[in-house]
Parts: sequence; C-alpha cells; structure tokens
Amino acid sequence: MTELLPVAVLGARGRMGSEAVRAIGAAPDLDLVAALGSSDPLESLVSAGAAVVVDLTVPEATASNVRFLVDHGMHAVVGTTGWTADRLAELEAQLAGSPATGVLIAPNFALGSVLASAFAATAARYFESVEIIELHHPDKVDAPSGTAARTAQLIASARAAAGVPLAPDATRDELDGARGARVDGVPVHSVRLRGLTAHQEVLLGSPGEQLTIRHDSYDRASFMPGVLLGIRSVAGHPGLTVGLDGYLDLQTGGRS
Ligand SMILES: NC(=O)c1ccc[n+]([C@@H]2O[C@H](COP(=O)([O-])OP(=O)(O)OC[C@H]3O[C@@H](n4cnc5c(N)ncnc54)[C@H](O)[C@@H]3O)[C@@H](O)[C@H]2O)c1
Ligand SMILES: O=C(O)C1=N[C@H](C(=O)O)CCC1
Repeated sequence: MTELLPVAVLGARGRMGSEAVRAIGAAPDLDLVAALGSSDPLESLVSAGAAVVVDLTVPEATASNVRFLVDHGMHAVVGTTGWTADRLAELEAQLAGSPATGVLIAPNFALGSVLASAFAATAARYFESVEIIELHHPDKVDAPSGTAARTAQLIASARAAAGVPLAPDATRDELDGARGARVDGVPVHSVRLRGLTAHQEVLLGSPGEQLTIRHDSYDRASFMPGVLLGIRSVAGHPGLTVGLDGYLDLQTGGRS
C-alpha cells in the first residue's frame, strides 16, 4: 500500500482553510493530520506528524508560522498574503540553514490567475501604458491584493529586462489615491464589492489599441487544484519558491 502524505492546515476554519480541509480530505494520496485555528498551539503539528503544512491565515501571523515550520523541518505551502521583500529575505536566510525544506509562497493558487499574470508580464514590454485593477469581496483585510502586487512586480521586471521603462503620464494634480497605489511603478487600483470573490484586470495600452487580460475566480474551489499541486510538489522543490508558476512549465515558446 502507498503511504499517504501527512498534511496539516493552519487557518482551517477560515474561508480558504475550510475549503482546503475539504479538498485534502477528498484526495486519496493525502492524510489530513491536523486542522488548526488561531488559538491552537503550533506544537501540535509536531505531535501530529505533519510533513506539509498549508498556511491560510492572516498577514500578521503567516511569517511567524512559517518560521516555526522551517525550524521543525516541515514543508510549507503558503497562500496567505503579506509577504514583503524583507519577510521573504528573512525566510530565505532561515532556509539556507535548512536546505532540504521547501516553502512555496503562492499569492494565487488559481491556475488561470497564474497564467493571466504570466501573459501580462509577456505582453507588458510591447505596450506604452499598463495598469492593474483588482476586485475582491469586502471581507478581505489587505489591499492591494497579493496577486496584484505580484503581477505588478512581474510586469516591472519584464519591462526592466527588456529595457522598456514605465512611461510617465501627464497627471500633475490628483486627489490622494486617484491614480491608485504604485507597486514597482505600476498603478494598482483596488475595488471591494459585496458579491465578488477574486478578480483582476491588467489593462495594456498603446496608440490606437488596448489589450485587457482578465481573470475571475467565482468560487474558492478555483484555488484547490493549485493548493493540491503545491502540497504534492513542495518537498521536491527545496528552498523558497514565490509563485505557483515556479512549479509549472509556463514556456510559451516563439520568443526570440
Ligand atoms: N493564494 C491564494 O490563492 C489565496 C486565495 C484566497 C485567499 N488567500 C489569502 O489567504 C488568506 C486567508 O484568506 P481567507 O479569505 O480564508 O481569510 P479568513 O479570514 O476567512 O481566514 C483566516 C483564518 O485564519 C485564522 N487565523 C488567524 N491567525 C491564525 C493563526 N496564527 N493560526 C491559525 N489560524 C489563524 C482566522 O481565525 C481565520 O479563521 C488571506 O491572506 C488571503 O488573501 C489566498
Ligand atoms: O480572497 C482573498 O483574500 C484573496 N487573496 C489573494 C490575494 O490577495 O491575491 C488571492 C485571491 C483571493
């Protein structure tokens, strides 16, 4: 009989955590050994024998959770937002002392969203202007979304690598926030609206044309194939991986 992979969930009673508990419970190769909420001690992960831990908590808790996991040699699949460059650098330094441990920080587990961000980064160097609009449910605590921040970073680095600087516009006089937040120079606009789940548009414009790359998650079921892929793959990817694209072959081909 094949051994099941022992998996635990942090934030198990939240919107994403409860969906992940269901998906892991239904996966024939995974064994859900712990499902923790905010008042449960992390030490119980050790006694439960978790090999992979999924963190779907809150931005204030995720970095210290992951620090504990790496300290105890557990692989981490993290969907929680709030991973600043400083936090990522601290985590990388910690992982250097634990070279067999894998951590995936995935701002978005929906495969369509990962593809949309990759397409946007590919397109970004061919257009003069680029802006991001992200739209989410109003119970979301952070803005802009982790997905929008990651997309902006991918766009900015693709443009920098191609030697295409972000074009300034003529705005001189603006009400605070009217042109959005700047993430690596890319304007990001956040909408919070009852009825929405998770949505994003990347608008790309050049003289006489516009390309819109839009992704919609209508249901948190959309994130589960990516969560399961992360759980099954993380041990095979020691060190830090940011973005589920790190586990996918996103070669589009045809680019010289
Ligand atoms: N990567 C993705 O695809 C994806 C998709 C949706 C949401 N998210 C992110 O996941 C996070 C959770 O989103 P949500 O909508 O499920 O939020 P939520 O508020 O519904 O759930 C968070 C849960 O974490 C619990 N919690 C808080 N601190 C904890 C701790 N220290 N240990 C264990 N549990 C703790 C809370 O009690 C709550 O039940 C957010 O950062 C969100 O942006 C990511
Ligand atoms: O519902 C949320 O909260 C989401 N958070 C992630 C983000 O901030 O990008 C992913 C989409 C849903």
